Amino acid sequence: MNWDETGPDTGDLTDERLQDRLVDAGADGEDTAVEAALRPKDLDEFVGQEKVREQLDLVLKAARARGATADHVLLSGAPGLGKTTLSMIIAAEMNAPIRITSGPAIQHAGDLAAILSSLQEGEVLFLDEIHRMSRPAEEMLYMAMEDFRVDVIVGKGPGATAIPLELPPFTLVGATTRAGLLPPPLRDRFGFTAHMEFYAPAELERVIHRSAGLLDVAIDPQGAAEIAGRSRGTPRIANRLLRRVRDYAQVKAEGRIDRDIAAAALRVYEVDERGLDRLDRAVLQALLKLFGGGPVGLSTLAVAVGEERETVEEVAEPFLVREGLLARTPRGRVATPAAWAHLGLTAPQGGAMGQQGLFGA
Ligand SMILES: Nc1ncnc2c1ncn2[C@@H]1O[C@H](COP(=O)(O)OP(=O)(O)OP(=O)(O)O)[C@@H](O)[C@H]1O
Ligand SMILES: [Mg+2]
Repeated sequence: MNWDETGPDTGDLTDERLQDRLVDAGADGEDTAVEAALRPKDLDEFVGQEKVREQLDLVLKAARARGATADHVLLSGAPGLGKTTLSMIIAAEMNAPIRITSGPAIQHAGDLAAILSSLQEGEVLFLDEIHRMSRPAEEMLYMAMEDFRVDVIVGKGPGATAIPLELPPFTLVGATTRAGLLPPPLRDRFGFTAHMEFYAPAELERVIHRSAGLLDVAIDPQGAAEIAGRSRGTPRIANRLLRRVRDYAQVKAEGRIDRDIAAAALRVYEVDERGLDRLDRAVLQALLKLFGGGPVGLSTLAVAVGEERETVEEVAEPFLVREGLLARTPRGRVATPAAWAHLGLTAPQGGAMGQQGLFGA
């Protein structure tokens, strides 16, 4: 018997199921297909991120005025906030072609050398997931970014020689969801770093109105607000929820979206007013109802909801923590007063299991 095949392998199962989560910020197949159509094409169309837009506008305008290639730009931020979109906008604003690749696609320094040496002057090289590049490629990139030069190594061992190769000036746009993982020498070589923040509900409403226009869907302001509030600060999720609500409206309401239709549709998909889905609510419910709000250990909590530890920790908790519904403390997971309120439950009086001690009166 092959133990490898009989071991607990629910991880994969879980992953597959979770990829279908409506409120996951990562791109699924359908997103990839429609995102191209929904992407803003220039800075004016790009909603929100006022500071980033203002700063980037200056960087690009100044480069254009000098007739120079723009400085290298690092875009950091959570999935679905617009990094890929912004890289395309940078190229469009500079009237430059764009080449798109990603850290994991560059295994060897030679792969990078091949890309770099084929760039045209002024071209934008978009390197997605730049934190996942191999070390040798990363080191080659340092020199390319700084001196527009690479050393191509020919041969092996003691006889190997480095042949310097001049590169045309180009703009590297790096994107990462984990800026903290970038080695400082790489981070320092970017002339401009943009941190993308989660979007305010009003900004997401604008994203939704814009997308609805492109998708030719009729939606009123209350309908857009209803969807925006459930979109977890993320345009990709807003666009995805809009498409699901549109389906519902087509079947039930002649295609028109208002507040009631949006709310009814998202009830069907089990996305609540705050953007929590079934898994998120299961975690909170277990924490509140079974453990009186905690503290409770992660493993115990995971067993209680019938999920893997990792699923609870990596899939459900980050958003719950961000929303101030759950706290990770040294003694275990603890529900905040907001969690009780959100599920319509009353927190036990008298500091049950440390509530008062942890959050004050
Ligand atoms: N500021 C914005 N205004 C309007 N639409 C936006 C904005 N930012 C993102 N979007 C939309 O959200 C979707 C996802 O954006 P994008 O692909 O750029 O995210 P990303 O940050 O690259 O995500 P990932 O980390 O998964 O690569 C796109 O369809 C895009 O149209
Ligand atoms: Mg992207």
